[in-house]
Amino acid sequence: MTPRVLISDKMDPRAAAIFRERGIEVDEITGKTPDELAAIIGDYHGLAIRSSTKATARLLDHATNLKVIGRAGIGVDNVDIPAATARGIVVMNTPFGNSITTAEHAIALMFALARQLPEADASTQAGKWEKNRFMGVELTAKTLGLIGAGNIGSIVASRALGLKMKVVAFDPFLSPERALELGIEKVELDELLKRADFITLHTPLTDQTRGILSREALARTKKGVRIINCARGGLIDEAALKDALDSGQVAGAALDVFETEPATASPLFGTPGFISTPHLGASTTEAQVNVAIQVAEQMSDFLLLGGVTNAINMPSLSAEEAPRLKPYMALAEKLGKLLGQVLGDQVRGVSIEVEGAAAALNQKPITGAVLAGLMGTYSQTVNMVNAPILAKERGLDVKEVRHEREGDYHTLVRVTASTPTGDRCVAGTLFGNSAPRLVDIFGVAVEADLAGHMLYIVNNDAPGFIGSLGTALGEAGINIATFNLGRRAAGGEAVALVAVDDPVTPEVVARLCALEGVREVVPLSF
Ligand SMILES: NC(=O)c1ccc[n+]([C@@H]2O[C@H](COP(=O)([O-])OP(=O)(O)OC[C@H]3O[C@@H](n4cnc5c(N)ncnc54)[C@H](O)[C@@H]3O)[C@@H](O)[C@H]2O)c1
Ligand SMILES: O=C(O)CC[C@@H](O)C(=O)O
Repeated sequence: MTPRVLISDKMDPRAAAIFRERGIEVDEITGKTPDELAAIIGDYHGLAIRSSTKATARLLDHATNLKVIGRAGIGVDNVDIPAATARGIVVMNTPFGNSITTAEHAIALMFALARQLPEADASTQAGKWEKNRFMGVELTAKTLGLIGAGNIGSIVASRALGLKMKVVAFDPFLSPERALELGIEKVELDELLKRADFITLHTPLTDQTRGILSREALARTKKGVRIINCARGGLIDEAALKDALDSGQVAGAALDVFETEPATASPLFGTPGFISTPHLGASTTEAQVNVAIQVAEQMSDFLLLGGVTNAINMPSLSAEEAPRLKPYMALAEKLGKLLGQVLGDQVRGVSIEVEGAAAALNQKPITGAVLAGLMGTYSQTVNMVNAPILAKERGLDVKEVRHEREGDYHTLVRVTASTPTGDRCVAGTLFGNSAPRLVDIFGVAVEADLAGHMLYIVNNDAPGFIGSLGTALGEAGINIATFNLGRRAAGGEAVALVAVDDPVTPEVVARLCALEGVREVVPLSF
């Protein structure tokens, strides 16, 4: 059967041309409401999008034939990845096609802020010739504070260094070696806020980065700072930014992205010193050609040949190895995700050991899956394919060890993370050669399925704890699906892995942390 692809956002015509050349039927239907899209999505095997289409769980419920979603761009926050994965839909992005363009937009906005270009243009074209009103600042010798020094952030850094700026960066996952290579200084957030004349944001929107420029953070900035956001809305508290512009704490701010998009109204509009663009970071001919060609080639390869490139939720694999390796990769990714969520930026290196039956397999995809799971907790551009390169770039020390002998389990994958406070190890096996199970978490034996929403809880082993935990979750309206317990020794440190039906909010986590004997609570999602 001929595959059919729907292009539902405005995309360079080369994408449609490639699909047609490769024998795929393609429709370009843009500007549809979610209901209109839901009514037609069932006819398609592929969906090619930019940022306007929201691939929600509701839309995907109607996508009965959909096999692949291709994002012509980087951020996949408009795609419900767990929902796509649950429905067996591969989600691909084009991680590098628009990075230079977006970095250039950030630099353009920095110049626009420094010289008040939009206001000066409007005033001049209104016939005012207000030469004395617009006094700018030079960029040379100023300090640029980068929040996020990944793909785009590092390009911004190189351009800023060319402008003779000093660049400091806050990025917990930036290695000292990479910082040295980029010619920038790695600092803590507070230090950056104190020193930067300009701040530019280049992180994904995650639980850790949401509101990273909060009211409190803005209050700690150098007076007269200028701020640029070409990453994601939600990184800055927009109401606090408005107040900081009004008070003069912030001299200028340029936003390409907003908490709610399209941003057709905002208290920031009209504020002196405020500049905005309508999510144009990736909008150049070059970038749009790059991402359109790349997404169409990747989707065609997948639909016609089964080739997988730049998938967010699936490893790259040859047809022969796939069936045997897939359950191991699912296990490995879960172990990596578990370590990433519990240890965050503490992980300096990982050792991946395969034992028993697992030792007979190609270890690379297993390693890729561990790294993708680990780094996927803080980067949207990481996938099975690029994870080993990114790990190297970030100075993450990766070791692979193979033990042919069998231990307690006929097959085992063990991942040990090295952190400044010591090694932390998790291990898992496959039940029935297909179902991943966690069997060891930080030295405590458990037997748990890592799936959906979970809580990792460390507490003092004492009577009554399970009851108070169950009551606290019940009061928060959270249903417990499964409960796994383990402990080092009676009366010592105990670990609970609790699967719950709904995500656990930070407020509920705070309530659990306050329970007697609780040492740590980390919400997990798989
Ligand atoms: N405006 C646009 O049109 C446009 C275009 C392209 C990309 N983007 C967005 O730009 C952002 C960056 O893209 P990228 O390709 O550079 O991604 P990337 O994954 O290469 O880099 C993100 C960086 O953020 C860092 N980071 C993660 N958590 C952090 C934290 N808590 N504090 C500080 N740093 C943290 C990561 O270590 C990484 O270095 C993404 O959100 C992407 O969606 C926007
Ligand atoms: O497609 C766009 O215009 C925006 C893309 C950008 O937000 C991205 O994350 O790649």
